[in-house]
Amino acid sequence: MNSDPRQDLIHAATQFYQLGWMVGTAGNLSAKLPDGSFWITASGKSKGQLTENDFVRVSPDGEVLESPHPQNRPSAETSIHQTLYSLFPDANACYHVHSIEANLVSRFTEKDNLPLPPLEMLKGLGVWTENPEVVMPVFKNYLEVPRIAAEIGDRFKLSPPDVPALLIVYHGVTVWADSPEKAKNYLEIAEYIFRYIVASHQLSL
Ligand SMILES: CSCCC(=O)C(=O)COP(=O)(O)O
Ligand SMILES: [Zn+2]
Repeated sequence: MNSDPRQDLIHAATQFYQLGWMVGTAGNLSAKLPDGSFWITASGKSKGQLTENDFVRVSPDGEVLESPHPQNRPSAETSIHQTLYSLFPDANACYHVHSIEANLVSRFTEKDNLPLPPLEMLKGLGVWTENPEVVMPVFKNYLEVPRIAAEIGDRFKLSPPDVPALLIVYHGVTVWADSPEKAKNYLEIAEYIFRYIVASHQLSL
């Protein structure tokens, strides 16, 4: 992993913007440094046009350590990144986007999880069982983001998720991984699975 991962985050955001997953200011990306602090997109930045100045480096407890612009504020959803880094010490990157498909599938269940089809692609999310029966956790979307983060922490402490990804209803998907490259792969695979679920729904399969 780079000692300064901001270029990785910029490249990922550019790709996700082009895919329509980070339109306008939607979504936030972060990557951890060896000292435990992490660079995260500053709040309200256009995700298709990020530069190295559009980030904030924060400590594991959310204190701002470095800010290229005095006006930069950490992403409004920093508490979710903090929670995931604290729950999963091996995680070094955390990516959150707002695709149409993530929003659609978040409504396809009335429970607090989404059953995933037993696709070969699940191997790309670390699921290697035959005919896997796994679910993606789904959380309510509260205006107070720390409340979402607290529910994530409470639930995952009791029962770790089957896959390194979660959905927030009517909001988007978040993945975490041990490197920015893996987080990008996880997100692409999660989004592929969402497209499959939406297509199956349309075809009544
Ligand atoms: C139009 S996006 C609304 C806020 C949000 O959900 C998001 O992902 C971006 O917030 P940030 O503070 O990270 O810019
Ligand atoms: Zn969001």
